[in-house]
Amino acid sequence: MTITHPGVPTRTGAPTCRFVRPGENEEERTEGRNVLGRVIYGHGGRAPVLHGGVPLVRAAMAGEGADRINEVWVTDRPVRGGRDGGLVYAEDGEHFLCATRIEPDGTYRDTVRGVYEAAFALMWRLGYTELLRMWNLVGAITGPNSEGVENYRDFCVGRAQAFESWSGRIAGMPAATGIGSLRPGIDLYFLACRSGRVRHLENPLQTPAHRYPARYGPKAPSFARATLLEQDGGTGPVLYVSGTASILGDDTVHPGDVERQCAVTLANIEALVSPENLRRHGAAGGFALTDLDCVKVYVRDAEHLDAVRAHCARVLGGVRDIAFFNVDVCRPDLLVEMEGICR
Ligand SMILES: C=C(O[C@@H]1C=C(C(=O)O)C=C[C@H]1O)C(=O)O
Repeated sequence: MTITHPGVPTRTGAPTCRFVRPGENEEERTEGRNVLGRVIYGHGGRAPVLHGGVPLVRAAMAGEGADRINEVWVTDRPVRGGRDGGLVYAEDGEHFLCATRIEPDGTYRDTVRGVYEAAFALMWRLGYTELLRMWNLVGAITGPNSEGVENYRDFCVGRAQAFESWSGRIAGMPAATGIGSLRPGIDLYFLACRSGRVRHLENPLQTPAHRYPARYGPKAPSFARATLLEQDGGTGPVLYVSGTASILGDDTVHPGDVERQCAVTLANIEALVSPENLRRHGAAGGFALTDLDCVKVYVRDAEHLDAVRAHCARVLGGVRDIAFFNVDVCRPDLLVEMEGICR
């Protein structure tokens, strides 16, 4: 549990988000804060645009029985938006949100590498040198590309090459999500910030993803299990938790058993956000599962949606913003994946 000091303004507070559902009022839900960008987890699968001067991502994530949300990213500082080629972005002087879409074209790796490198160049040029959190929503994630290689593995190659070529400048890989979406193509969006406030965390129960053995693909996935962002103004840090699944070490555990996969996933997150793990990484504070907010839960099979909703309600209880999607996970034997933000 972090200690917060009520009444202290959080003017350089970390970007956080609110899930605005159809029929809800965005102004009310975001308490009139400035919008850094919006991500519609809906029926889209179209290139992001600047809408009201800030990025609007339109991802195809909402199938039947799933939620449809507008994930609205907010900040307390004035926001300025822009476009650079296929990238749309917004910045507030401390934080940067950027989005793009990669259309399917046989294979992904070269395009992914090029798009990641263009995005890194833009953030670098604008002075945002540390990655905070990335989302990759990948159509047919476990399906084959035109060469018969799994799309996720193909994507991981391009992403790893981009990180390799920027390794002298970008210090560490951030928290991320790589998850299925319902239309071909990849929707990519990410947050970055000025330097000096970020720490990337691993999970003692899991092999770091960037060290997964080659049987999971020619290039290991480039992400950390979580990213911690220190805030100014007396408030505690914010922890962005990566997409987390039923993996111990590097093995999928409990294939075919959605309840057990939920339990392992939540236990993984609990260990990751715990005070012991933060201490292991040289950081003070720490969190419990009940500190999670902005939780997104990805369920591979529609028939498991009710069971997963019930499991999360039991364990996470009072979380205000939680949404469930029926999409593929990055390994065919993973039935469920969860992510969130602790603050
Ligand atoms: C579930 C896992 O990986 C998923 C894939 C990720 C990626 O490739 O960016 C990040 C987190 C998860 O969404 C895992 O390897 O534990």
